[in-house]
Amino acid sequence: MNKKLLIHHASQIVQIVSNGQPYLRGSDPNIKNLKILSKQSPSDNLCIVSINGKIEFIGLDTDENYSNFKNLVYDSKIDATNCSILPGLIDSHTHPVWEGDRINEFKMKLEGATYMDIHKAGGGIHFTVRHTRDASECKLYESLTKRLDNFSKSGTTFVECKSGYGLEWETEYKMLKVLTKAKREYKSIGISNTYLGGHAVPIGKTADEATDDIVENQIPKLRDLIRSNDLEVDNIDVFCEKGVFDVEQTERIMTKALQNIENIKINFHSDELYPLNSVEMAVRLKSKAVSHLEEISDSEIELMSKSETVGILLPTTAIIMQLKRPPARKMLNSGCIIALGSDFNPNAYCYAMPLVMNYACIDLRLSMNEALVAATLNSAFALGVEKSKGSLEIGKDADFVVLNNERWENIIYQMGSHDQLIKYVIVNGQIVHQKN
Ligand SMILES: N=CN[C@@H](CCC(=O)O)C(=O)O
Ligand SMILES: [Zn+2]
Repeated sequence: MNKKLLIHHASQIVQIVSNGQPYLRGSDPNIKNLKILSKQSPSDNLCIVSINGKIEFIGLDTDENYSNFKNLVYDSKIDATNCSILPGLIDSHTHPVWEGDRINEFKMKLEGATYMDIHKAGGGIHFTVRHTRDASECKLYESLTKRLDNFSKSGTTFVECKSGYGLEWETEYKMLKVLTKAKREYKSIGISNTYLGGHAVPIGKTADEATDDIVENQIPKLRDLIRSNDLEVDNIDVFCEKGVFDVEQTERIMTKALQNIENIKINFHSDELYPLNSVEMAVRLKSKAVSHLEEISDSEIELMSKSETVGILLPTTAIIMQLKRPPARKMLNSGCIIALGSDFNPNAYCYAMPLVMNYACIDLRLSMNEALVAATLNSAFALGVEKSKGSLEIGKDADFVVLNNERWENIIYQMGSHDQLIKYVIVNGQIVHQKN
C-alpha cells in the first residue's frame, strides 16, 4: 500500500520548526520566529506531499526538489487555494471514558458549591465512578468513539486519554481495554493511553489502603497484561492533591510503575488546588509531564525550567472551576517547556483545542505562537511522540489541519469558530474529516 496525498496552492504552511528540535522552551527565540512558509507572490504555489502517511516534501512546487513528486499519481489531491496548513493539534490531557453527565453539578457550582464540596459529598469523580462501573465495555467504547470523533472535528489528531473512573481493578481494566481497542482500531486519531488508578480515594478506603491496592495488586496485573499484549498503556497518572493522594503516596505509585512497566512515562496531576510541592518529586523522577500547576511555587518553576519535565496547562478547567490561574508567563519566561490540554472530562466538557489556545492567550497571556507550540510540538514531547508528531518536517507523520483562511492565527483569533474554519483534518495522510 503506497497511498499518496498532495495538498497544493496553499497560502501558508506552519511547520513550527524544521531542524528536528524536540521541544521549544518558553525562552527559545524560535517561538517568536516560528518556521512558517508564506506565499510571497501570486505565482507562488506552496504544497505538501505525503506518501504512505509520512511527509515527503514541503515547499514551493517550483523548487527543484518537487520534480521528484510532480508526476506522481495521487490518491487524494486537495486544492488549498487561500488556505493555511498547520500541524494536527495534540491534546495532552483528557478523561474521555465515562458514563453519566454532571450537568446537575455544573448547576450547583454556578450557585456557589466548590469542586471539593461536591467531591466530599460523594459527587464529582465518585458520581462518574458509579455510572462507569455500571456501564458495559460496549457502551463505553461507543461513547468514547463519539468523543474521539468530536476531538478530531476540532482539529486534534493525537490525544492523551486517561482511565480513572474505576478506583478498583475490574473497572480500571474495563476502561483500559476500551482505550486499547480504540488505540488499535480507531484510526482517525492517534491515542496515548494513561492508567489513572489513583484518581480518587475509593469510598470506604483510606488513601494508604488505596495506594497499597494500586501498588500491590493493580500495577502487577497491569504489567502482566501489557507484557501479554492485552493492554497498551503509555503513561501513569495520579491525582496528587490534598485530600486525595499526597506526594509520598504518589511517589510510591510512580516508583512501583517505573520498576515494573517497561517504558511507562510519568505524567501526573500536580499543584492544582493546594501547593503540595509535588513538582520537586516529578523532576526528581524525571517525569515526562505534570498537569494543572495553578499552585506551582517559584522554586518549583525554577526546578522545572532546568528539567525536561513539561508543564501541561489546562486553561478551560481553571476558568470553569474559577481557580487561581497558573503563572504561565512566569513559567515561560523562566524557560519551562509548556504544553496545553483540554482536560475534557465530565466536570470540564470541552473538546476543542482551538478554544483552549484562545483561553491560553486571553486568560493566561500566552502569545499566539506560544499557544500553538504548546498545542503541537510541546504536547508531542510531553507524550513522548515528538519524533513523529508535533511539527511539519520531512519524515514525520502527515497529520495536518487545513484552514479555510490564508492566515493560521485565525484558529485562535476566531473564538469558538473552528467548525467554520477547519476545512480538512488529515491523519497519517488520510482525510479523516472534511467540512461540507
Ligand atoms: N483533577 C482531577 N481530575 C480531573 C477532573 C475529573 C473529574 O472531575 O471527573 C481534572 O483534571 O480536572
Ligand atoms: Zn485531569
